[in-house]
Amino acid sequence: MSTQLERLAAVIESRKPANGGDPAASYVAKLFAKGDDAILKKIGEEAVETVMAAKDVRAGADPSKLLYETADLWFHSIVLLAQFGLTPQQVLDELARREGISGIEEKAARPQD
Ligand SMILES: N=c1c2ncn([C@@H]3O[C@H](COP(=O)(O)OP(=O)(O)OP(=O)(O)O)[C@@H](O)[C@H]3O)c2ncn1[C@@H]1O[C@H](COP(=O)(O)O)[C@@H](O)[C@H]1O
Repeated sequence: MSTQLERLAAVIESRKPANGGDPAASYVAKLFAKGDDAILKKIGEEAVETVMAAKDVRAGADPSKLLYETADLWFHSIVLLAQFGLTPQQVLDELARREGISGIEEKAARPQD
C-alpha cells in the first residue's frame, strides 16, 4: 500500500475512543464519538459534493475542485472502513484480486437469478 494511505489509516485508528482519541482536539475522534450515522452522513455529503464538483469542472471550473472533493471522499471512506474494523489495504487487495478481470465478463459469469 502507498505509505500515504498507511500513515493516514494509522492516524485515524489512533483517534478511536479505545485508543484515547479526544473529540475536543480531533475531527476524526469527534466523528468516531458520534458513531455510525454521523460517519455515513459525511460519506453521503462528500459523494454528492464529488458529483457536483465533476459537473462544475465539466462546465469550466478548475479541475483541482474535483481533486479536493475526491480527497474528502477518500478520507471519510477510510474513517468508515476503520469504524467497521477494515483497512485501505483490504480494499487495495480486493482491487488487486479483480485486476485483469473485465467487468463485462465478470458480470456475464454471475449466476443467473
Ligand atoms: N485528511 C483529512 C481531512 N480531510 C478533510 N477533513 C475534515 O473534514 C471535515 C469535513 O469537511 P467539510 O468540508 O464537509 O466541512 P464541514 O461542513 O465544516 O464539516 P462538518 O462539521 O459538517 O462535518 C473538515 O473539518 C475537514 O477539515 C480532514 N480531517 C483530517 N484529515 C486527516 O486526518 C488526520 C487526523 O485529523 P484529526 O483527527 O482532526 O487530528 C489529519 O492529520 C489529516 O491527515
